[in-house]
Order: sequence, then C-alpha cells, then structure tokens
Amino acid sequence: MKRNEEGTSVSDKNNQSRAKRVLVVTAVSAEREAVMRGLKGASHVDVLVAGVGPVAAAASTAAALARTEYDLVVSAGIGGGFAGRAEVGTLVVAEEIICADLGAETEEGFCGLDELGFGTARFRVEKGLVLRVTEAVRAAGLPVTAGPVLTVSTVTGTASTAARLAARVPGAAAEGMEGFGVATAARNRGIPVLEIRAISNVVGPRDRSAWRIDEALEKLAATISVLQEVIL
Ligand SMILES: O=C(O)c1cccc(C(=O)CC[C@H]2O[C@@H](n3cnc4c(=O)[nH]cnc43)[C@H](O)[C@@H]2O)c1
Repeated sequence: MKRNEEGTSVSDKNNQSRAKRVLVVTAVSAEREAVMRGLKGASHVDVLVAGVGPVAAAASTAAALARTEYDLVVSAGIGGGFAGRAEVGTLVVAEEIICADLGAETEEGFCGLDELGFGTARFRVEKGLVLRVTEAVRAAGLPVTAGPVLTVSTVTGTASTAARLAARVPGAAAEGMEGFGVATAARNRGIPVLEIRAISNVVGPRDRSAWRIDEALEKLAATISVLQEVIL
C-alpha cells in the first residue's frame, strides 16, 4: 500500500482493504472487556490493557509493536465530551490526536510543542479512515461525531479549564488520557492510528455522580462490533 505525507499506509479509493493485524489499546480492563464483547472472536485483533495516561500508553504500545507486526493501531476507551460537541453516550472518532498539555506556560498563555519548535503534539488521522469509521458507526444508528480528541495527563475538573482547552483547540470534541501516547508509538513505526472515545462524562466540573461509564462501555462494544465489519 502506498504511504501518504504522514508516512502512514493508506488505502486507495478502490482498495477499501481491511487491516490484516490490528492492535487495540485500552487503558483499563473494563474497556478491554467491552472491546472483546464487540469483537466476537476476531483472531487477527489483539487487545492490550496499557494502563492509564499517555506515558503508560506509549510504553506499552511501543513494546507490543516491537513484538508483533500490525498494520493498524486503535486507541479505544471512554472519554470526556466537550459540551456542545459530544454528549454523554456519543462515540467520538478522532480527526486529530492532540497532546493538550505538552508545551510551555508563558505570560501570554500556553505555547504548544509545535510552536516551541521541539516536535509535534498533534497527529492527524488519515481522512479516509475517519470517514469510513464515522459513516459506518452512524449507519449502525449510533450517535457519533468526528473531531479533535485531546490527550491530557490531568483530567479536566473545572469549567475554566474546559473553556480554555476548547478555545485553544477549536472544535475539540473529547478528552482522554492515552491517545497521544498510543499514536506516538504507532507513528514511530509508520503504522496508521485511530482513536475512538465513548463519552462517559462531560469535560468540566468534577461530578462523579454524573458519570455514565457502563453506558459508555456498551457504546464502545457496539462500535467495535461495527468496526469489525468495516476495518478490523
Ligand atoms: O475524578 C474525576 O473527576 C474524574 C473525571 C473523569 C475521569 C476520571 C478518570 O480518572 C478516568 C480516567 C480514564 O478514563 C478516560 N477518561 C474518561 N473521562 C475522561 C475525561 O473527562 N478526561 C480525561 N480522560 C477521561 C481516560 O482516558 C482514562 O483512561 C476521573
């Protein structure tokens, strides 16, 4: 398969081929169990519990990619949805995977790694992949949206932080803690990456009573089941 300017393999418009060997990376075992429920025994898909946060995700994903050759990596889990962009129960497909707190604090505000000239804190996901996934999930009757997904090391817990992140990344749809770590490990080997988040809570003031983790996990399982028909 030819590679695009992002260095990842792409399917040409006539070759909607499915991945031959897929690594799905979750943070915790409850997410892995949801993915396994959706997979219904697909033998070419491995599901890794990498741990919570970008560092654990990157290290665990890199170790798995060093052991086995994959042609697609998926960061999958629950996430927070930005108000007005992704409500609780929605599935978010990342168009960009952005490490939202990788950079420097300045008097003028946050300065990202890209602006500092020390590399990149954001990966674009192959457009064709985003479109195929989003359309398939929507066709299955599941609420879905595509947009930037932020990776943070500290879960947002106030309205002011949520507003600041939403202003800094126009269109930000969801927040998680692992996507950029998974994407870094995949990109280092030129492997296409996808991030999907089933929304369990609203990004903002901490309200654990408002979490809908079980509902989000069921949406994750249903989404994986759809993906198995399209790309997995
Ligand atoms: O204690 C809290 O206020 C709190 C609020 C939301 C999430 C957490 C977690 O510790 C979950 C971390 C775990 O789940 C993913 N996740 C789910 N919701 C979010 C979120 O709003 N922001 C970031 N990550 C979220 C995350 O990928 C982790 O794997 C605690």
